[in-house]
Amino acid sequence: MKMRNPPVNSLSLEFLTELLISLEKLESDKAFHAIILTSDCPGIFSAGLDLMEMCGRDPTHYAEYWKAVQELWLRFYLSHLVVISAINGVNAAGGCLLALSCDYRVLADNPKYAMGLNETLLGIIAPFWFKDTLVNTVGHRTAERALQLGLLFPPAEALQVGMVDKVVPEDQVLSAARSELAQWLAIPGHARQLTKSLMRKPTADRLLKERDADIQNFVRFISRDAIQKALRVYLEKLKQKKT
Ligand SMILES: CCCCCCCCCCCC/C=C/CC(=O)SCCNC(=O)CCNC(=O)[C@H](O)C(C)(C)COP(=O)(O)OP(=O)(O)OC[C@H]1O[C@@H](n2cnc3c(N)ncnc32)[C@H](O)[C@@H]1OP(=O)(O)O
Repeated sequence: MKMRNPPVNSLSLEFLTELLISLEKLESDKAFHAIILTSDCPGIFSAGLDLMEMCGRDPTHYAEYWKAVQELWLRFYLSHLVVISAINGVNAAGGCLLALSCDYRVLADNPKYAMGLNETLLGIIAPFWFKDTLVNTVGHRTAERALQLGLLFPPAEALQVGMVDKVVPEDQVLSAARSELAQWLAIPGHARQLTKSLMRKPTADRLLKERDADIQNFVRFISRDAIQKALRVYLEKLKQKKT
């Protein structure tokens, strides 16, 4: 699955919906057993959630958007397919969440390709299920530091803290993902799937039990004047970077 939403693969409502539909199609076709998730945007895996979806819109839109974000995470996190990410670019916040929801992560060895949950740098916070997904991957202490400081880890550090499983030269990221896949596909599918569910269901259930409350919290939080101002300032900084 090659993500293509130029220029930065931001996860707009439309793009989230496209990803969801693609995933559902692959999951419902018995011929498919695995996905390699990668990017078609040079140097960028994903810039995360689309800030334009969270800025200057009305509460109904925020609620619709957040429901789609939840849905995509739940579907990827619990997918019965083997999902491996071949991370071939910078990967921020919501994009990092998507990669963390995969079964295995290969990252291209380029110092520009940092990844992490950098929400605090924008003046926002990573929701509890983003946090849980990171804790499940790198452990509590590393997650606590990474989340508070909004750290984006370059490849060597991402490997060292366990945020990714392998770092390879840029031109080998897809072939490394394919080689890894062979090992996962050699395991009897039902045993692997049940084990995945055993490991992940408690985390997903936390959100499933509080889904509506989580949407309401998001809408309240993102609608605050101070948060809207912080997002506008951040977007402005991104634009000014060019001048
Ligand atoms: C007590 C209260 C409890 C409450 C609980 C509720 C909690 C809810 C909290 C809310 C949580 C919300 C979670 C959000 C997670 C996210 O994913 S936020 C997004 C974070 N992403 C980023 O910080 C990345 C930002 N982008 C970049 O750093 C760079 O763009 C890049 C490194 C990815 C690429 O750089 P470069 O190649 O130089 O391109 P640019 O010129 O920067 O960008 C091109 C173009 O794209 C626009 N853009 C970039 N990122 C985004 C984005 N995420 N969304 C929308 N648009 C984006 C950028 O502005 C440029 O636009 P123009 O060409 O200038 O128009």
